[in-house]
Amino acid sequence: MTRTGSPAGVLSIKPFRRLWIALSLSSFGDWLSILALTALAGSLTKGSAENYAIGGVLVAKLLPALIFGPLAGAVADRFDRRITMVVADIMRFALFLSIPLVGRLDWLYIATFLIEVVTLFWIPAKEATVPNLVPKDQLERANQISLTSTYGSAPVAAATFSVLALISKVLFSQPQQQANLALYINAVTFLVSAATIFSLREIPKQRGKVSVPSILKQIVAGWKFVGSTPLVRGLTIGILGAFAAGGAVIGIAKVYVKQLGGGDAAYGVVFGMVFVGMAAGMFLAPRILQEFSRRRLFGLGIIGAGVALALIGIIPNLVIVALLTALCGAGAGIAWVIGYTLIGLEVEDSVRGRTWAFLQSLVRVVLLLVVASVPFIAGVVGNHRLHLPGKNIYRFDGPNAVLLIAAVVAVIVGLVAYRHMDDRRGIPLIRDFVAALRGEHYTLEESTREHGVFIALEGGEGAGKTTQARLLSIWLRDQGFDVVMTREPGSTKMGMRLRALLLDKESSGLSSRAETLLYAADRAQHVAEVIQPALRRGAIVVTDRYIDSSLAYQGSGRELKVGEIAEVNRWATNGLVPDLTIILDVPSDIGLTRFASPADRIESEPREFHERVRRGFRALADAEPHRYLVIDGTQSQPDITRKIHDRVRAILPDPVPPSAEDETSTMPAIRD
Ligand SMILES: Nc1ncnc2c1ncn2[C@@H]1O[C@H](COP(=O)(O)OP(=O)(O)O)[C@@H](O)[C@H]1O
Ligand SMILES: Cc1cn([C@H]2C[C@H](O)[C@@H](COP(=O)(O)OP(=O)(O)O)O2)c(=O)[nH]c1=O
Repeated sequence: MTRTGSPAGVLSIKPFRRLWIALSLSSFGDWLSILALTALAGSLTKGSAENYAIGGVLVAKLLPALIFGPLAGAVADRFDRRITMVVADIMRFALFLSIPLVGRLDWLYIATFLIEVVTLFWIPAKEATVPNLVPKDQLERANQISLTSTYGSAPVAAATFSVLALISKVLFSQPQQQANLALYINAVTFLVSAATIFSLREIPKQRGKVSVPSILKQIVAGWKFVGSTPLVRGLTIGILGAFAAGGAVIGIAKVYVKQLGGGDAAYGVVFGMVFVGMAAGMFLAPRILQEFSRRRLFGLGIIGAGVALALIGIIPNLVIVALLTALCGAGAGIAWVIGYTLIGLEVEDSVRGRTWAFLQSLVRVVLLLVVASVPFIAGVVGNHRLHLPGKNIYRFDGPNAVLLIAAVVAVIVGLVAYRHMDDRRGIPLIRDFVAALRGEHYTLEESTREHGVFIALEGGEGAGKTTQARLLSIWLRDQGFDVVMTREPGSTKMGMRLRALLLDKESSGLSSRAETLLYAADRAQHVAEVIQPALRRGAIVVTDRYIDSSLAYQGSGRELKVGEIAEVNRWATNGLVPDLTIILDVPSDIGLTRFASPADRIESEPREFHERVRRGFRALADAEPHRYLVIDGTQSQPDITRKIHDRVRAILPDPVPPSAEDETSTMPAIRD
């Protein structure tokens, strides 16, 4: 789906980087505060009241979402998001500071409650802002990074808390003061976050308050919206189900680990495996399954997590359980990152804040209900012993039942989400999946593609593409291959007319989008009439320019969104992607001076345009190195040719078909 940059590449977008710093600080503060507040609440009470005191903190944290969740989203959509975030951070700073200063349990609850209220306004404002700072095709990467810092900061906060506890143990004698130190530090993280966001002037101002309906109406519209769009409905069901299952696991994990004979350390490992799995799922799956439908993957991730959960509940072995936990986390991580991304991509800017707030409040309700009911369910089920043959005893207790119920919920919810969201109906899942694992985009057409090889030459003006395409074709023909050499635009009858339109300097008023579509139209005809038939009969197709030219020229050059152009072209070409793309990389001032003929419409664009195009090509190659060969085009022509031969040789099929071998029943003739 995306083709640009490594995850860290998104961080080169300065406004996003700043927002990410603010987000990481806030998440770190959030986790630290859970530990510090529960510890402080515990130390402010005595004996068995302690459990209730800790429970009280959790309730104070969850409750605001029930009351203010939707309201917060409407505010994020309506007011200046930057100001909302800055004000929220300053308030959180003041509130956190007040907790240790006041030092009373009742104020701790009130302040915690207020902090959560404020956080509710902060989160949707931030979620709705990210898609405004990051180009669409990099949104998935941006979300991977945001999620990693949201959850990755948990272990960091836990470690920090332990260190702080140690330090303050030396400095202070009272346990209260130990938690206080964490709270002071926590307060400061929010102040820094406020300053960072304040400097972020790139966050667009909201469109004023002129014709905006009342907040209540906006909320109602937001809820209606969620119910009426199959995509968001699928996402909502999926996310809620995943959280219900996750909540059940959180509620029961400690007891279950104990039942399996593990102590606190084992519990720590199992807990850690969830994060390891989540991180792996979030980063690896979108990379490995680059060509796979994100909407399908969302449901599959949840189903996968459910299956892992069922196995966890059945197999009474700590090591296996720990490994399965990572698997379960991976499924959840996949679903999470895709859910985030899809909402960012497909939900309109004007209602995104509300969609988030809606989800966020529902998630909390679900968590609250599940965490509360889990001990109850476990108690009702009780303990059972199954006598297996050979004196073996299988234990089936409350925790097993809870895990199995959670697994069933996850699988059902995953199936429902899959059915609601499937964007490739009619395409068999297994084949689609296997093709994606191989890095191919499966289409029904493509399954009839024979053993042909598809090679594209790309690069800026005068890079030497035509020269090298010709030499490559001659070399391949000499080895006995059926070679079709072609180029874009203008390799079909229809295409020649489009080419004339596109390159004629008279077409000066052509809009960038129209230009993109004309190139795509030429390409569609090219694939249908020339490339696809040649590949089907097993030929090697060498094309001088293909999709990447549109991504670089119309995307990077004309500054349209590369991801959108990729979508248009995927459709136009029925998903046909070259086996190898060779990019001849030449500085634009060298390439442009290699010409004898007068410049055409695109060649006469300014130098900066051609430099953007050059960078665009290189970014495409960086994103999928296995499909690209980038060559410095300023080298001598024979040097370039040699490098191309070396790489192409590796992907060539056997030039003599197996049937020929049968006929002669000898070794295949070696032709060179
Ligand atoms: N490696 C090279 N070094 C110098 N000149 C080259 C090289 N390759 C090609 N040329 C010359 O540059 C000009 C443009 O080459 P061409 O293959 O038509 O580029 P493109 O198709 O990329 O526009 C031609 O005159 C060609 O002879
Ligand atoms: C295929 C394609 C070409 N172009 C531009 C690049 C070139 O300037 C022009 C194609 O002209 P052409 O003469 O074929 O260029 P070259 O000799 O450099 O290969 O069209 C796009 O902008 N988008 C596209 O998708």
